[in-house]
Amino acid sequence: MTITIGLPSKGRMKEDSSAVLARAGFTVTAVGNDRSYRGRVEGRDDIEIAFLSASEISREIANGTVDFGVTGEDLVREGLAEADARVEFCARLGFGHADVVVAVPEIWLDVDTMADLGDVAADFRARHGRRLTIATKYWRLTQQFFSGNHGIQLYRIVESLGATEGAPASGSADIIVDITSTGSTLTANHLKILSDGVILKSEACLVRARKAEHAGDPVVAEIIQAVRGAL
Ligand SMILES: Nc1ncnc2c1ncn2[C@@H]1O[C@H](COP(=O)(O)OP(=O)(O)OP(=O)(O)O)[C@@H](O)[C@H]1O
Ligand SMILES: O=P(O)(O)OC[C@H]1O[C@H](OP(=O)(O)OP(=O)(O)O)[C@H](O)[C@@H]1O
Repeated sequence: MTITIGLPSKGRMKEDSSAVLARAGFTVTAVGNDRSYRGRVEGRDDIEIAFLSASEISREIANGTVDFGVTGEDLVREGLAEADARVEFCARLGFGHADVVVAVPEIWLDVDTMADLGDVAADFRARHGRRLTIATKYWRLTQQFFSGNHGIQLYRIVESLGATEGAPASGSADIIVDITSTGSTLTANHLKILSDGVILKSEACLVRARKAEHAGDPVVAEIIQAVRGAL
């Protein structure tokens, strides 16, 4: 069986992903020209590379089109319900670090925890005539964290596809859920992370689609072992 690995074709994870595979002994080259979306591993006819964006990789792992992928844990958990049942996080790769966080305006002086935010949400309609709004592109993670982990039900998610941190200042939402790495975008937008508001500490991972035919496949085991050994 040929094993397909999805690797980022662009963006911040591209170079590090190929480098980690090279350290594991798999030298990746594009088939055809540099802009090709297929690649191969030198000396291996049993492994194929599919170059995709980081978010496409999490989708393709979910539907089983690729066997493995290198992508952010946040994208996998956001894209997939019951992620741990459907994929295996084989290795954390040590790059692409980003935290998915709940952040509120700095001037909300009395709001430091999710419990404080729950109180605000409960009073919001009485005070403002509408629900608390959250700007995010992380719908699933937000709902799990607010409703599942913290029992907060009174909010409305406002989809944000970019410049999420600007939403409170522009009035399009009250608070945000987004990723942060250095924290400078949050600071520049006068937002603070709640003390227990880190939803997920994400980084790039080697992720495997759980497929029955992987059991006992020596190439599957070899890839996992080699990548772990390269870290
Ligand atoms: N400062 C950061 N900003 C955005 N993403 C980051 C940051 N640091 C690490 N990441 C991680 O990088 C991944 C997204 O990578 P990238 O933005 O390159 O994807 P992409 O190629 O733009 O995907 P798409 O175009 O399909 O959205 C996510 O897993 C995210 O957690
Ligand atoms: O904590 P920081 O280091 O400030 O990083 C966080 C910011 O970086 C990302 O945006 P980016 O402009 O990189 O682009 P993207 O959202 O299009 O990937 C992300 O969406 C945050 O806005």
